[in-house]
Amino acid sequence: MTIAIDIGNTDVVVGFYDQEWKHIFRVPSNLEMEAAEYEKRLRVFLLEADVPVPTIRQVILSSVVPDLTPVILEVFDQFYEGDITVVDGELLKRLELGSINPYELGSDLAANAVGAFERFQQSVIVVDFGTALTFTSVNDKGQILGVAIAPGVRTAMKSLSSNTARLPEIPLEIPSKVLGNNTVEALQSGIMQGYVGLVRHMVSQIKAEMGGSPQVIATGGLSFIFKPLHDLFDAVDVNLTLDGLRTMFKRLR
Ligand SMILES: Nc1ncnc2c1ncn2[C@@H]1O[C@H](COP(=O)(O)OP(=O)(O)O)[C@@H](O)[C@H]1O
Ligand SMILES: CC(C)(COP(=O)(O)O)[C@@H](O)C(=O)NCCC(=O)O
Ligand SMILES: [K+]
Repeated sequence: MTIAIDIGNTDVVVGFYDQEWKHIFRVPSNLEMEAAEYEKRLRVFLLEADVPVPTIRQVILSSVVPDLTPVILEVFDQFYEGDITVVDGELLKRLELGSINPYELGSDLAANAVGAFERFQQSVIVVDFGTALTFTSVNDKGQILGVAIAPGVRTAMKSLSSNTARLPEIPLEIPSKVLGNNTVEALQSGIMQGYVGLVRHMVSQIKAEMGGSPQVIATGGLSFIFKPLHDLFDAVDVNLTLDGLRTMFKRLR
């Protein structure tokens, strides 16, 4: 069994792979939480999912939260005696992903690029709806052409609420009309319909800059909220980052 770990700014996602993703464990990225607490939650998850502590052959980890990396590494040291492959700048350099700076690029974005290229074998744009909303563009050789980073929709909503006296946090639902008749509707209009426009505009501009006919794939925990955008995507796959990590591991061997 292969384990792929994606430490994001909102959630730590752990995938257990054996021919397919058998189990996905999702837990909040919380810097206050200690390794013992993460381990406890993981053990409860394995117990509830009725998984015996798996026979692990390899573990690959991506983190965009440096302070959480040692905590999660400590957890998996309990389950696994071998070396854990951490996707760092050196490793990204070896993958030769184009003219991006491997020491600066988020390893989750690199995994998205690798996963998407492996899947389509042609140029592709990955739209990742996480804490950040990211667009990663890959050419027909699998090299990253460029990245765009915007606030994720939940991040934008929370930030607006915490920077104002009278704007609450709202459910992330897309209203059918843009003319809101109360504060919640007004916010849902501006934020949710606004993001639909943001994504359409970015994908169209990126396509124009790239040329050719790239595939477009969406991922990230919040991708399923944006149903009205799904005509824009050739695929929606929340496991894309985990897939990319697995592919990276195979390529590095
Ligand atoms: N089962 C689920 N699958 C996918 N996303 C989920 C699921 N449950 C919750 N989410 C949402 O996904 C968001 C986190 O998205 P994610 O892409 O993991 O962000 P990040 O990579 O920045 O940590 C959270 O706001 C959470 O509400
Ligand atoms: C852009 C990100 C914040 C996305 O993180 P996420 O939304 O998955 O938590 C992360 O990939 C990151 O910190 N990147 C470093 C900057 C860069 O990629 O150029
Ligand atoms: K992510």
